[in-house]
Amino acid sequence: MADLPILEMRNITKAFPGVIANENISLDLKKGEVHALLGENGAGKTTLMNILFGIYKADEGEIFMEGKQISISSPHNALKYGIGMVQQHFTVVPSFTVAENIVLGLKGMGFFIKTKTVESSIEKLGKSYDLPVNPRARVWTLSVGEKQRIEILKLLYTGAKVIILDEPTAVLTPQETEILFKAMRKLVNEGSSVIFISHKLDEVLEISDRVTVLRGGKVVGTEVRDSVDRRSLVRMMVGRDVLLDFDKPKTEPGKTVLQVENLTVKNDKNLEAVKNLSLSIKSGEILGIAGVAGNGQRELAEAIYGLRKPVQGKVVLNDKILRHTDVAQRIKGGVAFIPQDRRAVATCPSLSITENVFMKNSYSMYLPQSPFNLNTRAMQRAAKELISDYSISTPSTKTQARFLSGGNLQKLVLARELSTKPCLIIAEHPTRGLDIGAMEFVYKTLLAHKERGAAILLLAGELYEIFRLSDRVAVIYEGEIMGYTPPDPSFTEEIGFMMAGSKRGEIS
Ligand SMILES: Nc1ncnc2c1ncn2[C@@H]1O[C@H](COP(=O)(O)OP(=O)(O)OP(=O)(O)O)[C@@H](O)[C@H]1O
Repeated sequence: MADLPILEMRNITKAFPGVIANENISLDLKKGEVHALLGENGAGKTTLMNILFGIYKADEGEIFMEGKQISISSPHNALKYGIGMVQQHFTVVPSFTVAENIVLGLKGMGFFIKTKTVESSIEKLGKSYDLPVNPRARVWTLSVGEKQRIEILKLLYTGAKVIILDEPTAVLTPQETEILFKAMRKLVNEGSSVIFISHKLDEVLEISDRVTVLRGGKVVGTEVRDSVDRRSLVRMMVGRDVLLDFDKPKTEPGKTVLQVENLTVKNDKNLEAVKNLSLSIKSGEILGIAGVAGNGQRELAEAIYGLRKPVQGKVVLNDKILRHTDVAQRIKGGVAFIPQDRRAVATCPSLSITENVFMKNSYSMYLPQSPFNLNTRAMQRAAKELISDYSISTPSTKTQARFLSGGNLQKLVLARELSTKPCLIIAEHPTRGLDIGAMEFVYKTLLAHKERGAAILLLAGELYEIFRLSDRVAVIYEGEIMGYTPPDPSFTEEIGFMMAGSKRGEIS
């Protein structure tokens, strides 16, 4: 790893109405390094990278590429300098093929693309970086990990030397993460440089050469990998120790709240994603569903919440059979839902924080005199309380949800769903994208709801999260439950076998 910085950002400042997202930030990137960018939700990581990729213009500060000052006016312009970014939300076109997506918008392609030549060079490029793709596949048929691969290959195809990955592993399975890390190692060994944003400290420690920590829009410090550990990074980020190690409250499960009977649900490709599945959860109990992403978890959650019509089966809430696709009935019945897609399913990006918080509520409590007059003041007061309880970093209750950072948007969803007193909580990846302090808060909140008597269905990608929170663990594979285990790490290997399709007898 040579010492010459390939890229330098000097004294970058960027303000949005009511918030200084970046304050006098300096960051340098060496040739052939993975440089991690860490920080709490809203610390300013994405903003800084959006400036580097030409999405935003800094109010102050300079950028140097190999010693020369450059001015980046757009993502297209950034790519010309060899700077590319894979954002948290992919920009691929689902109905196009992989090859079409990769060459889309590239200059010099003209109207007549030499399809065969492009396809074969993409295939070769993929193989050479251990990122195999089928260039002829339509993007909508691909997994999230494969879509991300296309975004990375697109950058490599354009010759990017500085690659920014904004929380790339948040949506990946452990296997896909391994594939990505292998490709990252190959990239840096061949002289590229990677800026890696992640909240997962173990990953940061595994893959990075250096780490820069931001807090409240400022740099706390830049350290080489070997001089830091999990604890020191947490202290730099949060300013205190976060242990994520607390006892589960001991509750005696009460009466059955949710009963799912012989549910079969199809996915968007019209294939059976959930097959004849039955489960039940009692009051005061957390059932954790472990499984590799894409094994029917999403379809199961959506069918229980009424967003997806099952082909067969019953969903029973507190002894009452629910009508399929009747979400209003679930809301009235006290069901909370934290979906995995916080931008497209969980929130309305162009509505304010207040409106997003109250969109599921009965507005009646905020109607003072006439049904046409919402008591917006009372709503804003209540929204303010939630912003403070859930530490949502935002300038105001009137800010549109789309301006929140990824983690803060997730906190907004949690605030809305958990602040009522739901009898059933369906939580899909509730801590995805959250910083470690926020994660601690969510764990404690979910456990408090369990103690209060809520039944909780937890669908999480990380086993440690399932072990910490659940009372029972069910393992799902291809839409079927392979077996149950107690929430104990000593069952990890057995769970691994079940996640790969082996069955086990129910033991709890
Ligand atoms: N376009 C925008 N308009 C207004 N405010 C914005 C905009 N983009 C970001 N912000 C604000 O700037 C601050 C920093 O946000 P940023 O997205 O950079 O944080 P982050 O460190 O990436 O957080 P996370 O880990 O949650 O993704 C936040 O308070 C956010 O609300």
